[in-house]
Amino acid sequence: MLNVTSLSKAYRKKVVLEQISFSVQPGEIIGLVGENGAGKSTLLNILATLQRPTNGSIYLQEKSYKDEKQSIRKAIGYVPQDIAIWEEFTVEENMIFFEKLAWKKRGNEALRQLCLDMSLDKWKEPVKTLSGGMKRKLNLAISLIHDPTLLLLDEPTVGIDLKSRKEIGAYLQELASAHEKMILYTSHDMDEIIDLCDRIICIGDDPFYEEILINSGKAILSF
Ligand SMILES: Nc1ncnc2c1ncn2[C@@H]1O[C@H](COP(=O)(O)OP(=O)(O)OP(=O)(O)O)[C@@H](O)[C@H]1O
Repeated sequence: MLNVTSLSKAYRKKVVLEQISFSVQPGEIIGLVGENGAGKSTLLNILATLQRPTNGSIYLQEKSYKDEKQSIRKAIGYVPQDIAIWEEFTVEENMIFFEKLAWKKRGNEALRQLCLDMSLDKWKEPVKTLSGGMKRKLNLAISLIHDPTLLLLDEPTVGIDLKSRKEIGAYLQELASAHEKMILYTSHDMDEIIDLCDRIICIGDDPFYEEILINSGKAILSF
């Protein structure tokens, strides 16, 4: 379980997140929505241990972010908005490179299967020859190598075609429900969020989002 309590973040005097509290159960996919600059990436960066909150506490499976950062990092998979892969390497070489850095070891077949699960079949192709959407699929596959418990996905499907998006969504739902993963997911595509997520967190108290989501039948938390 992930527990976030009274989390706040300010950049100098600019308050971005204020008194955010929520929890995520194993098996849940949580959507994070809000206008540009609302603080979604900031929240994911904090949950990924890349930034510190100004106030508040976070626990992952009863481990405190403050005291057990190294061990918590092993349980986190993070896909940032910016693609972070080696352009000169092939897909295979990227997967092998990141597997060597990972906490958990996987054989070549398992690495290849992860790419296929993301609808990416360009195993021997150099990354620089792939489309933007294909690079995002590779980024997603890399984030799953170490079998993380908490998956933080910051607009992971931007530029990915609709068919692949549906396939990836189905894969993430299976990952959450069958393997008890916790997934936090940001997207500006409300249909995707409503389709994929069990609950939705709106950041930035803009009523626009609540109005769109009100008929979705999903539980909504607003901050
Ligand atoms: N390192 C930083 N230093 C100062 N201000 C920052 C920093 N990072 C983010 N901000 C500010 O914090 C606010 C929240 O940014 P953030 O990237 O978290 O928003 P977001 O909801 O992810 O936006 P988007 O939908 O555009 O991705 C913005 O006003 C941004 O300018």
